[in-house]
Amino acid sequence: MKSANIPNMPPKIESINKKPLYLLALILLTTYLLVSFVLYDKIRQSTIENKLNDLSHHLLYQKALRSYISNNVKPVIYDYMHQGLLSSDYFEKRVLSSAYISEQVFRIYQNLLIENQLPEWQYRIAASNAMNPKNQASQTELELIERFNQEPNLKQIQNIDSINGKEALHVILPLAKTQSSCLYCHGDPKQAPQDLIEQYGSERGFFEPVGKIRGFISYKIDLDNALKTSKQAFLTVNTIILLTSILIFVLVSLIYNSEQKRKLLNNKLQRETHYIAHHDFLTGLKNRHSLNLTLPQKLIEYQESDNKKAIWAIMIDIDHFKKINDSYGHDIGDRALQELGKILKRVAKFYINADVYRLGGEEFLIVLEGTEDSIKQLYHRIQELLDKITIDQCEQDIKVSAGATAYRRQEQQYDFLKRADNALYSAKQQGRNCMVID
Ligand SMILES: Nc1nc2c(ncn2[C@@H]2O[C@H](COP(=O)(O)OP(=O)(O)OP(=O)(O)O)[C@@H](O)[C@H]2O)c(=O)[nH]1
Repeated sequence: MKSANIPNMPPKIESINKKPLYLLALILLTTYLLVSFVLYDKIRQSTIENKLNDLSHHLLYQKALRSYISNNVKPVIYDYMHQGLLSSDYFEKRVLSSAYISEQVFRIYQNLLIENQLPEWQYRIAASNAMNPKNQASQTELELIERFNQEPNLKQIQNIDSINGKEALHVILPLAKTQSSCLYCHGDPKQAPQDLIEQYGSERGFFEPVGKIRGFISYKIDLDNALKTSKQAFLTVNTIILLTSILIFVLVSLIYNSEQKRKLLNNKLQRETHYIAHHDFLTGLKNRHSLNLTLPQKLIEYQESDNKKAIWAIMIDIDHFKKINDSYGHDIGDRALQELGKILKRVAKFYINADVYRLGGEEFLIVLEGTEDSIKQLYHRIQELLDKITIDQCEQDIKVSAGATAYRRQEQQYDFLKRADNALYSAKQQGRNCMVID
């Protein structure tokens, strides 16, 4: 059994719980970072796709041009050769070499880009057995050509590289497989046009196997400038998202903090109201309402326990208190009540499960566990302490009468307290400043 706790006291809210705000900040920050990351990636991807589109268009123009040469220029030249208007050894790279034509078209295109102040592209053609030594593939390029041969479905390789230290998209496209018609110039040098041999010699570019990929062309396309524009768009959108997130956080924090402050104040008021309802304002002791709430439970617990010690009710009342009021005023009377309250609390604290109440006026009650001897000691201790106190402007000694009784199992609370009250009445009858034990 414990000293009585008043029920339904709202738990104290110590301070504003900031955890939901930290959580919100974390969610907003994570969302912001995630959105930024996804947005940047999308913008970058779309820039790369735009550049790939530009390249597709360029390649289509190239293809159209080569197609025109194959279908319109070459037949005329072969016809001239057939008619004997041109030698059968005639070879002019400007009209007959696809590699040369592609490169020249690209050079013109590159010059146009520069003239128009557009970002520069770079072009390279590489072959495993190049006729022109500057087009001979390096070791790394040879490995790429081998890879295109090994993986027939690989239509292009792309990666991020650089042009003059600036970020560039690097796209590598395999040449078409060597066909038998290509062997006119790339087969046996003895059967190749004499002009071709004179221009390139008979060492390189011959005996090409049909069906193999001989090389690739690669383009480096400026990304840096295109990304600069995209990055600016990204930064604008990103700043808007960041500012919106901060605004949301500030607004939610303001609403949340004011709501929490309202809760804190409400909790304080509830606790104060609860305290006032259950305590005596003057002495701070528990009041009669509190007694009625807690004593029944205490008595039930006592009856259910096998506690050997008795529960005692000790009614205490100041003797001739009216005189103090009448002689020295109510303020002095109040001081006397407060001093007695302090003494009762101080003394009761040495007893098991002791509770001190002010029931009204100058009537006090102590409920505690103990023996008859301990109750007598308690009363004497109260008398001793009262003898020691002095209250300014009060010449009357503060004396108290007391009536004590032990709880009888199965007894009603009313009867228990009534007997204590009767004992107090007897003490008053016996001349006061004494305790009667029932
Ligand atoms: N100062 C003050 N006086 C109070 C308070 N409550 C009750 N009283 C006074 O307490 C006095 C009680 O007087 P009585 O019931 O006649 O008791 P008494 O004068 O102590 O006489 P006995 O109990 O027979 O010794 C009255 O004068 C009440 O006005 C209070 O809160 N403060």
